[in-house]
Amino acid sequence: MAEIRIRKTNEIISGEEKVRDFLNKYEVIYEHWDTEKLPHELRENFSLTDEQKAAVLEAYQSEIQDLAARRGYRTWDVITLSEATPNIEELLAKFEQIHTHSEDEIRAIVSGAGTFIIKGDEQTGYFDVNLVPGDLISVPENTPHFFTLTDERKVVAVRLFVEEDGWIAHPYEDPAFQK
Ligand SMILES: CSCCC(=O)/C(O)=C/O
Ligand SMILES: [Fe+2]
Ligand code: NI
Repeated sequence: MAEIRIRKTNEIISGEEKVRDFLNKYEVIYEHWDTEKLPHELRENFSLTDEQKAAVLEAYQSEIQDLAARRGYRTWDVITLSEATPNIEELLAKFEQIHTHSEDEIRAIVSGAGTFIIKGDEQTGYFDVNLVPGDLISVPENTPHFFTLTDERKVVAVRLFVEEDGWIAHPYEDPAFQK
């Protein structure tokens, strides 16, 4: 289950309802996918072939279609990040910079773990959303955020986009950001 850490205060928010209520204040949706729907050979597999990525999307086809109908997503993909990813450092360097997207996007973790760090309001500042398999959040349009891996350095995620062009990031310089 997802857990939140508010960076300024180190406050931890856990429990499905509390996490959902907190995130909803920032127009971030928090939902849950059934991890049992993923075929066994695709679980905790961090070097998926294109066919296996297609099978991940197939496993969650009804959830994806439901989100597309509710919220207008038009394209989706599967991303794997691990030591087996040839350009892992290059990708992480991009994901770990504060950026925005000019559309709302979905991230659903299917294997491994990852953290989205999202900018809340002035008072709350940045908060970490630690995600494990089955956790799904949205990243709202024009909301500063970045992504990093946990110490295990491996994740598989399904991403849903409104734009046909997929992942496009706009760098966001934030003098108020403190690590
Ligand atoms: C685990 S999803 C990969 C990172 C990404 O798509 C993103 O937008 C980071 O901010
Ligand atoms: Fe992003
Ligand atoms: Ni749940």
